[in-house]
Amino acid sequence: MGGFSLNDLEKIVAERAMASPDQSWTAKLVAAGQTKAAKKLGEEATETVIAAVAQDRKELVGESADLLYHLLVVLKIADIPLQDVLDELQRRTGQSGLQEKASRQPS
Ligand SMILES: N=c1c2ncn([C@@H]3O[C@H](COP(=O)(O)OP(=O)(O)OP(=O)(O)O)[C@@H](O)[C@H]3O)c2ncn1[C@@H]1O[C@H](COP(=O)(O)O)[C@@H](O)[C@H]1O
Repeated sequence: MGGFSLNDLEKIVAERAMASPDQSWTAKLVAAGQTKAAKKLGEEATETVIAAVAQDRKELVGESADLLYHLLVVLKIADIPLQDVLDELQRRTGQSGLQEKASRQPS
């Protein structure tokens, strides 16, 4: 089961976005628009949190997959390539999260 990446899933999402909403959940979400897609993303995030707190490994894997898929749909609707997110993560690799937090203005 190796070799499958988020880049591969991003391509599938882009292809399925053009399918008929009757035949594709991706196309259905894209047709419904960002408010609906983002709401779905929020639901999946909540379900992922619940699985993590419950220490349910199987649920956490499943909900994490739902979460990442729905994030890719939201990025697609926003016309943001996954690469932009990966570039931002790469940019952050030089600095620890704690350093970054300390460098921010106190709120
Ligand atoms: N990875 C996913 C994926 N993960 C979750 N889902 C769908 O997301 C939907 C919402 O998930 P929920 O767990 O909330 O299900 P639900 O409770 O029935 O949702 P509601 O109807 O109540 O809103 C379900 O229909 C899931 O099938 C996904 N749908 C598609 N993909 C990928 O996208 C590809 C194309 O799918 P289609 O666009 O449907 O052709 C698939 O082959 C997969 O690779």
